[in-house]
Amino acid sequence: REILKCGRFDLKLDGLPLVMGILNVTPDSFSDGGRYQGLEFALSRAEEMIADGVDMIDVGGESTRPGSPSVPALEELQRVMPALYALRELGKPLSVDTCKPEVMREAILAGADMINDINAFRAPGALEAVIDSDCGLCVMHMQGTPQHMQEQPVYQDVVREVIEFLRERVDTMVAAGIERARICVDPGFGFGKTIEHNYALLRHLGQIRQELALPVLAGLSRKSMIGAVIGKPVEQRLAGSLAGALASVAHGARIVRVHDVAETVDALKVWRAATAD
Ligand SMILES: Nc1nc2[nH]c(S[C@@H](C(=O)O)c3ccccc3)nc2c(=O)[nH]1
Repeated sequence: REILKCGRFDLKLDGLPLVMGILNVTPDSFSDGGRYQGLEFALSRAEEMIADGVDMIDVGGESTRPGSPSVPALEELQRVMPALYALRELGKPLSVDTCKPEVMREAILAGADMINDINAFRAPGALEAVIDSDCGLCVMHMQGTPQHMQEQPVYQDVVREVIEFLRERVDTMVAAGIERARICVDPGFGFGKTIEHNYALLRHLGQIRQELALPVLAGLSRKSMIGAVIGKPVEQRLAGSLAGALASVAHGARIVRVHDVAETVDALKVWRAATAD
């Protein structure tokens, strides 16, 4: 498929792989944890990513740090909605990273072009919240919950189990009346996986795309699967993350979710020039 339907935008998937820039609007991602500075920060960061060539911006109001408690819907709304209103005039597709139906509903009304749900729209009311819109939907695999997912991830066959989970979620969504053209899938690197599980999934992204016949979104940027291999802390994972992004694309991912937009855009351009037939 060449197009991912995302609200106001039809994302073309047959060109350069798309770069989704990460924009955290959680207090722990600002220096002072303040909301106002947060909005100013969000706007300037978004404009910087756009100048750097980002294709879409993923706005997240709840830190999914392993072991982190869930944030109340109202709190998440208070973080996300001002950012959405400020960013939606920038003319770039906006994705909202949330599991909560209440946040999905408001985000869509405020013009979100995609809902990025690490919980694969399993919360009660999540499907109903997105069904009557045309926003894009990112369906991600997670084993367990952010609170406990990294305690002891176990699979018989991680690739098989992730594919079957995603297939079941997509089939359920399509059966509920959601258009396939709105859906992309994501193996959920770091969400209930060991380092080995993550690399098995990365090596088999092509199989995931093949069996589900859906675009794959990959989010490895600065994650522990990168850190474990290079032995570097999160602020020194740029080179590793670029290699991860290129590996994802080489294995068939069409969207990469990253922190370092300018560097990833450059890396993808060179990769494309080197592989275009
Ligand atoms: N679709 C999609 N959405 C995502 N949201 C995130 S949060 C992640 C991070 O490191 O950004 C993270 C994980 C754990 C703690 C903090 C932050 N990761 C993905 C992903 O891999 N795919």
